[in-house]
Amino acid sequence: MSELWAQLGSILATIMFVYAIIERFLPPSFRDSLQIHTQKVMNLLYPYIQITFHEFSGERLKRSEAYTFIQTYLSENSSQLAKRLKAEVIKDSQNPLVLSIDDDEEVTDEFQGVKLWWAAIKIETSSHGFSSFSNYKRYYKLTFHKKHRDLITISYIKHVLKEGKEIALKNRQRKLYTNNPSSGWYGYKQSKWSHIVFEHPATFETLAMEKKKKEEVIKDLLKFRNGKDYYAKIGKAWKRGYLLYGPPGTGKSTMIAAMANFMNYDVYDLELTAVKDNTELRKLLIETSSKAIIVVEDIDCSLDFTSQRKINKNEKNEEDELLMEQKDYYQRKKDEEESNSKSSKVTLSGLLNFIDGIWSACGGERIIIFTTNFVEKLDPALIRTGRMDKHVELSYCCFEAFKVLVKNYLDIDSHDLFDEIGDLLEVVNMTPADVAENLMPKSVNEDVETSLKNLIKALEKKKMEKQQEEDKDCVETVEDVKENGYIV
Ligand SMILES: Nc1ncnc2c1ncn2[C@@H]1O[C@H](COP(=O)(O)OP(=O)(O)OP(=O)(O)O)[C@@H](O)[C@H]1O
Ligand SMILES: [Mg+2]
Repeated sequence: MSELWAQLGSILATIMFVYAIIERFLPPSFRDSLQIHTQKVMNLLYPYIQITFHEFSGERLKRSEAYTFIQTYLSENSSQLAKRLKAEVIKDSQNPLVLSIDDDEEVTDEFQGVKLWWAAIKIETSSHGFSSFSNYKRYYKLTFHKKHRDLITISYIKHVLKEGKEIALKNRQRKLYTNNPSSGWYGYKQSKWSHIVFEHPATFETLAMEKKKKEEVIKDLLKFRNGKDYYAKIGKAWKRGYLLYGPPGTGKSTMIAAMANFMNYDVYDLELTAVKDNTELRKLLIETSSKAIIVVEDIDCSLDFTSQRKINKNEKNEEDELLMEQKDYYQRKKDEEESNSKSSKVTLSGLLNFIDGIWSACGGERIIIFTTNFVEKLDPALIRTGRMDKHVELSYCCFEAFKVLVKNYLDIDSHDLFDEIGDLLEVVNMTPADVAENLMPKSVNEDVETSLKNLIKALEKKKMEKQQEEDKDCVETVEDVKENGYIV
């Protein structure tokens, strides 16, 4: 053994000696060609290629997306094989504790039968003289045999980035955004949207509506989600508009939550009354991410906002006239300016541009939903196909919807009282919200039958009220005929 070490020592000494001679006495041109040849020999002896992916890249030292996606991919696929793992608590993630391979650890991966090696590398770079902290650079190093060069560079890396992105999207915590008034858009902590974690539990299973209608919406959403190439082929921006309409309490907002959960999208709840003008509206749109649902609730109220404001102003005018006269000119001017700055000047055309103008194509994979209680009040331009592609009516509770609610609230599929309830629902208009409220047990001791009887009682009461209303109308008609000889 000692002989072997002695031999190794003398070989190393010889190499260093020859290297020193070359450095000192050989001309630079000869040295360069020697280096090239040495590299060639090295390449023959070491048939592997290495690719590095640095954590920070770009001009503004932005964390590289590729690095993040590789980290996610390796955490999911190869972290079981690693002996040393790094634990990180990540904000805005469904699984906040994320395990990834530790620095200077190596794991293997396989792709189409080809073996590759990933190493997480951390190197110390220069430290600041005035600080005791060191700077570190991190990167992932991918090593593979050179005969698989095309497979790895063309297919494997694409596969890793795509899968990493998908896993990151799946694990992320979805958010519910709302727009800030423009006074908060600038300066420190500037942001156009505020957000909280989106945690609405509604799903299509718990949504009470006719089965056929529900399936239609689900199919439509699925087609949209998988339609990236199709939209590109037909030259249309990858977005879809939904109009949900129906009386209050029929599940419009619930359906939006179910859609967001189904699609795994963020929700941007756009409060139009807080948007000053069309330019602001466009700025807000640009700041939304893809994979998002943009919602404008009660669109009829939002669009009428400006005229509504004017009506209120006119009503108030007479009362305030006396007071106003007492105010001096400058004070009045100031008040006027203030009220103007508060009012929204978003116009119908601005909103239409928001939905399908050229700016609306930025980002992609977005759903825009309008809700209203009065579909007939909306401007036809707003809801024409292409803008609002799919109109969904959410209506009063039918028997099918009742069966979903009763399963949600009482966990039963059938009961002797179902027939009676079905008959009543055919003649009485009750919203799913009211049906749900009646089904909800009012105390811990209340059993299924009591809850169902409560609902029957409420339905019968409504039926009676409806009957009385009809009778009253009938009496009025008879009186009109008696009085005028015709129906008014
Ligand atoms: N179709 C439904 N399926 C399941 N639950 C429903 C449904 N409709 C209403 N609900 C229940 O009633 C409540 C109110 O419903 P929701 O807020 O979705 O009504 P809406 O149609 O948006 O009403 P509005 O027009 O007043 O905004 C919900 O929290 C939900 O519990
Ligand atoms: Mg609602």
